[in-house]
Amino acid sequence: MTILQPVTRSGCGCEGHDVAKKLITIDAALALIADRTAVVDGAEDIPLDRALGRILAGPVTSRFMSPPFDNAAMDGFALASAALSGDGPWTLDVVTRVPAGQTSAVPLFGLQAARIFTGAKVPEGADAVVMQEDVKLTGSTIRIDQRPKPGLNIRHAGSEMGAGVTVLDQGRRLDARAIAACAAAGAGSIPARRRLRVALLVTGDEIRAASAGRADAQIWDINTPMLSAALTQPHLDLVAVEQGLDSRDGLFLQLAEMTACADLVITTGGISVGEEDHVKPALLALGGDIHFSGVALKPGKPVSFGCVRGSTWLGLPGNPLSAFVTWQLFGTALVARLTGEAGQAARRHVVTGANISRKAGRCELRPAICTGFDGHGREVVTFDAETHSAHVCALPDSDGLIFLPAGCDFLPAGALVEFQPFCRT
Ligand SMILES: Nc1nc2c(c(=O)[nH]1)N[C@H]1C(S)=C(S)[C@@H](COP(=O)(O)OP(=O)(O)OC[C@H]3O[C@@H](n4cnc5c(N)ncnc54)[C@H](O)[C@@H]3O)O[C@H]1N2
Ligand code: MOO
Repeated sequence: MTILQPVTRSGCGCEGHDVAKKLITIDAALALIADRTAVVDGAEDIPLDRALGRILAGPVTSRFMSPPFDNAAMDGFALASAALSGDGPWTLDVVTRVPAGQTSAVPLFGLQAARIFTGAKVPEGADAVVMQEDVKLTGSTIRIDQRPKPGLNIRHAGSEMGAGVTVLDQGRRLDARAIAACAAAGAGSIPARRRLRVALLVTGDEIRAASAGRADAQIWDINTPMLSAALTQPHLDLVAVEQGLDSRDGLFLQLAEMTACADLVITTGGISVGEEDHVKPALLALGGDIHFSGVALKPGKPVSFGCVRGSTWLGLPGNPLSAFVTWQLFGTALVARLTGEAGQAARRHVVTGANISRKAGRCELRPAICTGFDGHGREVVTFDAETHSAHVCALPDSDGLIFLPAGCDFLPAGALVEFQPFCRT
């Protein structure tokens, strides 16, 4: 077996590179997000049939044993194995019939058997179920040739879980698998964190919805549909989606309204260094604090994070791929932090399927497709020859982002790089 090359350290490599003064590293930005935020208060009990996608505010424990009683794993005949003396074959009287959901009216004694069906409660006195294919039925008697072992084809009470056992820990996002475990534990409802209220403000005088007309020098708005889709999740309450005007006073009013109704305000655009970039001045005028502005990555360098009037603020760049990449990297981590979701997507290592030549400088996050495995069992990815911060058409086929280290201008095919899979939404 070939062992993967050892990875001595994680991260984008910016730490060792001469990054521009104001820019911080990806991992430093993630650490600031973790440090400056806390889980929002509030929990509610949700019926299990409405719990999909919600985050557990407390553990789910089993109310009873599962299964709650000994039951048949096969259609066949229940009997007491100890009653079969000597060598077979043995003939037994079938004295009762037990379908699933019913309790046998009579216990079994001696050479008595019960017709039983999968899932039915094993009658008192029986300790084995012989499947019907191994039985010769004649009238109301059966003949069996092989001695069944005690416990044969019986699913014992509590064999999956005892009563009071923790089946899911707090912080778990409920998917179909987790909901299956809740149902097995007898949980009719679960404690869920309250939905995080999110407001989205997409800036840019030049953007127009694809449903509307577009004048010369205007472009289709990609960020609103893209991020609205990303934010349409059961544990989030998208309270406002607005287009912002490129004016400080207009943004001031919009941001003021949004901070009044949202735990998290996400903006796109208007955070770079130009005269038309009014988001940060508006935020500061509202008394906000900016914890970081500018991360040494490409695309997405101007991404910013702070707080304003009790709300958390995430400023994504206007370029759509930059907005998507920074949403994946920082937005999902921030939302997980605020909603108390545990177990975020971990980065793993993959190998590059082609040479990469690029300009060294910032750590680059490039959309990549997992294509399979090489001869050593390592996952291989392919990608476009370059990343363009305005181009999103490679996203639908991509599985995640590869991290190309900051100082590196050439990577040969087969190089080991970090990879972060995209979140489901
Ligand atoms: N002098 C400098 N200029 C720029 C720098 C810099 O460091 N110095 N950084 C560049 C980088 S990198 C980025 S990224 C952008 C980010 O700027 P903003 O976040 O302020 O975004 P905008 O200027 O508002 O827009 C950038 C770009 O994206 C288009 N856009 C905006 N919103 C949307 C949308 N909803 N749908 C589709 N496209 C959108 C917009 O038209 C611009 O082309 O700044 C660089 N400049
Ligand atoms: O950092 Mo920008 O997102 O490269 O275009």
